[in-house]
Amino acid sequence: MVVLSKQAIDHFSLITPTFFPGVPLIDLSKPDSKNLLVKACEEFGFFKVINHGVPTEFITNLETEAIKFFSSPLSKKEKAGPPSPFGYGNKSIGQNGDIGWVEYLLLTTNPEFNYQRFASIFGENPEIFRSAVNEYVSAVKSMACEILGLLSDGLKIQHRNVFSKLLMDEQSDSVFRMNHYPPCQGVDGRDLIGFGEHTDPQIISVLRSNNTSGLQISLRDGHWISVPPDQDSFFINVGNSLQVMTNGRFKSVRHRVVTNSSKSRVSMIYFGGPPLSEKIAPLPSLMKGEEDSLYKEFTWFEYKRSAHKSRLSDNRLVLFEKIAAS
Ligand SMILES: C=C1C[C@]23C[C@@]1(O)CC[C@H]2[C@@]12CC[C@H](O)[C@@](C)(C(=O)O1)[C@H]2[C@@H]3C(=O)O
Ligand SMILES: O=C(O)CCC(=O)C(=O)O
Ligand SMILES: [Fe+2]
Repeated sequence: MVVLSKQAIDHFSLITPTFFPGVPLIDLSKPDSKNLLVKACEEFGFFKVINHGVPTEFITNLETEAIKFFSSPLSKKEKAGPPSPFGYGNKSIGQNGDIGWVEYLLLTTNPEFNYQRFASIFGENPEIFRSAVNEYVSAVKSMACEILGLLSDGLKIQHRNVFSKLLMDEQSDSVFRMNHYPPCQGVDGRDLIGFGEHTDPQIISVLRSNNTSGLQISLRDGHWISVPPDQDSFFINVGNSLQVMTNGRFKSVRHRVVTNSSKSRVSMIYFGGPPLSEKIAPLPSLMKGEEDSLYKEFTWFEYKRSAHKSRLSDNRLVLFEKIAAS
């Protein structure tokens, strides 16, 4: 286990901004949702949705299992680690020296793989944990696909499944993560970094927490704002791949998590990604007139390989940007 030194604490602590009331809230059952979704992806790369169709029971079941898992002895949790890339991790994030005040479980959305890898650690009855993960992931994936369908409608793309088919593909390389941020006092009135600033590499991320603050996003002008927790909503992030497919019209949002002084935060995030062999490039139908492609084409495998060599806060897209001709 990594212990944070005084030096690391100084480096990873910051003043928490006040709550931002302006996070776009989109009601998926309303007819104008497709246009509001496009606007939110352009302006923030971040929004929250209600009337999402995910049964409350699936959320509660999985949150209960996650809390049980994180409350179990460290020796037991460590049997599911280290994350390589899947498994239990504690304070260390990725392979390149990033640390945060967080423990987590990183899983593929391939149910068979998880079952074999974690059968021994999910208590006497791994089936309960497994079915809670599968039910939740499958409902959240359907919601993500509905949002992607509405986005393609809003963008007036002829094939409304152009984004969602990537998540629906049997080979889709999607990931599911459960994070636990133990309560932490912070230092000198400043909060500690739970999960350092970054953008998500995939197409779309679907996040919720146990009604606990900590999530912050960076606005276009570079200001960080705190996102008020909301039990009734799911929070959605635009990922790097959706930014590329829309030729930069949608922006992937920089975000981070700071620790909460009094309450344990548990979050659950589905990262919807394409198959490894999928070529990611701006969609020709979204290029207006003489508009140039801002990005070189790459496969998701190539992007992931390069992302996994990067530090959390790196801008992973620069390597794939085209240099504008002068
Ligand atoms: C430092 C890292 C952790 C990460 C892989 C990376 O090298 C850079 C991207 C990180 C990230 C951020 C979003 C998701 O939490 C994640 C699972 C992902 O796909 O990219 C993590 C990776 C990780 O924790 O392994
Ligand atoms: O735990 C959270 O709320 C967000 C974590 C996150 O951004 C991530 O795991 O990529
Ligand atoms: Fe993230």
